[in-house]
Amino acid sequence: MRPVGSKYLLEEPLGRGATGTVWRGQVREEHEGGGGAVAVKVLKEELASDPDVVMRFLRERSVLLRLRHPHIVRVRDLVVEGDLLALVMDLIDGPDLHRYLRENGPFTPVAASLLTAAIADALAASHADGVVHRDLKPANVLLATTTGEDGAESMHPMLTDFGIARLADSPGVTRTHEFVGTPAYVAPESAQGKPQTSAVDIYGAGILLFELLTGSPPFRGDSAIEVLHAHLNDQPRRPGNIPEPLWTVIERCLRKDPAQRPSAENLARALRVVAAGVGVHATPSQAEAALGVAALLGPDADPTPVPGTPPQSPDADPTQVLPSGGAPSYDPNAVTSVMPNERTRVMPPMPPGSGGTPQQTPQAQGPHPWESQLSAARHRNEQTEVGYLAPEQDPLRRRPRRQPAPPQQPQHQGHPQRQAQPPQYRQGYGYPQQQGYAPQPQRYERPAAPTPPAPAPARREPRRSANPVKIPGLGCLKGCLTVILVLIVVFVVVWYTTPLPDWVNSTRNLWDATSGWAHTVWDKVSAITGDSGGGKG
Ligand SMILES: Nc1ncnc2c1ncn2[C@@H]1O[C@H](COP(=O)(O)OP(=O)(O)OP(=O)(O)O)[C@@H](O)[C@H]1O
Repeated sequence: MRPVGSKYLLEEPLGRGATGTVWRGQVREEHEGGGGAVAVKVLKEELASDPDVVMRFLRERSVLLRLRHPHIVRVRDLVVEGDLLALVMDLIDGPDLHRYLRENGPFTPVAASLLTAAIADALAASHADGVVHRDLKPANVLLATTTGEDGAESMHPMLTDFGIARLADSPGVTRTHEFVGTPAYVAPESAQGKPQTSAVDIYGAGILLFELLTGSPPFRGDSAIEVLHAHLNDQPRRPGNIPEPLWTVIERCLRKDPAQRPSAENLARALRVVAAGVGVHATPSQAEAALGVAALLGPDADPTPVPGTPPQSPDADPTQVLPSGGAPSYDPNAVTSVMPNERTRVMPPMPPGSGGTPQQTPQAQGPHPWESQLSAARHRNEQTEVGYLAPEQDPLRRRPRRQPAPPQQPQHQGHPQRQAQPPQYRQGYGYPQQQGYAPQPQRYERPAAPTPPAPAPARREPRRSANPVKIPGLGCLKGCLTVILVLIVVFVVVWYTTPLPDWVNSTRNLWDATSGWAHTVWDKVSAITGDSGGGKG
């Protein structure tokens, strides 16, 4: 067994995530609670060796330790020892929701509503304490299995990994190593690198609820970029098995504009009203209350800001945020014209009516990791010059560094109607369930520095053609004339600088003599042939 700090011993690894490995451990005998079981999350070396993360770790120690709620996994201790950072938590005996969903299939609407309501309770408590989770997803919900006095088993959802996203979101880590986040659950404002509030957790709860009901999250794609584009631009489609009141809740949580999402407290309340109204035992008044659930889901008037990101001014009209420096030709209807500055303009515009108007000035600490990825993807689409984006600059060509995904379980395909129901949520519900599959979350390694792609090399001026009208054979004629001119010059030079004229004169004499001789011969031949010809005739 490996010691961690002076107080704990690590027994065996329980699982590995993007930020570290979780071990089953125990408290050393000589300490209070000795022999007791704990879970120890040992953060990755990259995180532990980042001074910024260590600072946050220490600074947030008190926040994480004081976070107590029946649906939050309690952090007992934080260990900082040399290069090792570890969180000591209560050990939860049970699977995480991601695994449970994969193995058992989707939940009934009532069970999904009650489970999400418990998570919303945990979020409401943490938001009230100023802590935003920022990485809400089924893998971060553990299902504690307890056996009651009557011997009946019940499951209790416990939210874990509070503050981890915040620890890992250190500028040093996110700019030089890898971005911590899960594309399928990321809120549009996080994808765009905009300031975040507790509304990101509400968005995550909406995605989680959708996944509990259908088996897979609403926005999917072949790559992280595609998923992010879907978060930004697509509206979720209502599957047939989701009752109307529950869809109203999901739709409110998944609003693109964070200012339109409800608070965690109201979400929990609304989900309980829905659970009571859509079950088979619902009274008419409960069913009616469920149908009017929208009234409970007004926008959160006081969202909790995420430290390090400027909060959105409640008075600010989101559509009135102008580019830094002002834009005289501002058009309130043109979504792209209200992008706060050059940096956010690389993001794809949201469709009109999506409510996804950009609102705040972006973080002053440089491009957000997702933004770099999206911008790189856009550049890749636009490029016409080969070699515009070096492979080492292309985040999508890096291999994910996450541990290999566990083998996919084929049982969903074999049991499309199977539904998962934690024991205490067993309530009948008549809606057919669609088969589903929870995709593995992805994490992508980022390039060493989020430098924008190198600018395209300047285009070369095309050479001017000597034959712009393209007359056929003109090039050949030019060549011939040049050769003739050269020959004339050579001839003139040779004529005047060599004894060639004398030789020609002598040659002419020779020619005269030769031609005179030839004439004589010809005359004689003519005379002979003429005579004989006359004789025959
Ligand atoms: N307190 C705990 N008690 C028991 N098991 C735990 C506890 N915390 C985490 N685990 C288990 O350890 C495994 C790894 O957890 P971890 O939180 O690192 O994974 P992850 O959520 O996929 O990754 P990350 O949160 O870093 O994105 C999971 O399978 C989870 O079920």
